[in-house]
Amino acid sequence: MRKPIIAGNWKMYKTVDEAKRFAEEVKERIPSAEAIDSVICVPAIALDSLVKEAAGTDLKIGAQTMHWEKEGAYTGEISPSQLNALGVEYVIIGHSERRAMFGETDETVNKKVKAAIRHSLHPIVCVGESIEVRKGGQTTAVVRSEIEKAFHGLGEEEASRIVVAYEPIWAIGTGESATPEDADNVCETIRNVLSELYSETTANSIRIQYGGSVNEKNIDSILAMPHIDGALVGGASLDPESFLNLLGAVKRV
Ligand SMILES: O=C(CO)COP(=O)(O)O
Repeated sequence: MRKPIIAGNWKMYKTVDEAKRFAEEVKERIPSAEAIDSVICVPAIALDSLVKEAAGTDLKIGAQTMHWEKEGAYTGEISPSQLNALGVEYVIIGHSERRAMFGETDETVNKKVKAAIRHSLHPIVCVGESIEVRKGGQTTAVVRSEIEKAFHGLGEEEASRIVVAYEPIWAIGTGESATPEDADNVCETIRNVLSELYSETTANSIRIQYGGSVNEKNIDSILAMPHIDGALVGGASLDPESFLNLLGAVKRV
């Protein structure tokens, strides 16, 4: 079956020293990587220190975005080979904050997903609808289109290495999580689209996370849903005890 994956997305929080303190505090208490993938996606400035801090433990480190080119004149950007050189294993691609504020499009998401796969990074690809889209009954159409475009040109084996994060935009940072049933319905739709694009076997091998106001209180009911294989967590991943409790949910459900 699919191994659960819980990833923290720290966004633009924590200095390098604060990030190191967090890793020191949690690293020996991370559940075995045989049972769950435990990831924190940290600000770029902290990647190097945290990869070193987490070396030899079950804590994995991810970036929050990257460029698709290996190198070049792209001021301010970070490349997949630079992430490789640091020992970073995961990278979030297409987060709604980057789509809304930093010009990320379905096309750049697809280029980045392909680059991540080429460089043996695990992409966590974010999709999800706005409140207007949801109210207009267009959630399925929008999520389907985002998935089709993100996976465009990828083969079965490549596709199976991608983690999808379903993050309804209206649930991010609002304290208003989707109900487990609503979240599961959209995750099932995503799996059906993947099944159409590839095969049922491949669709069943791809892990789908839910993200949007996940916390210690609601994670058990979210993880209990059949099409949800983990969570992408913002605010509740910043505190060491809270993060460890979120990882612990995998054993409880
Ligand atoms: O955007 C998110 C994770 O990528 C979700 O953020 P919150 O958990 O703070 O709602």
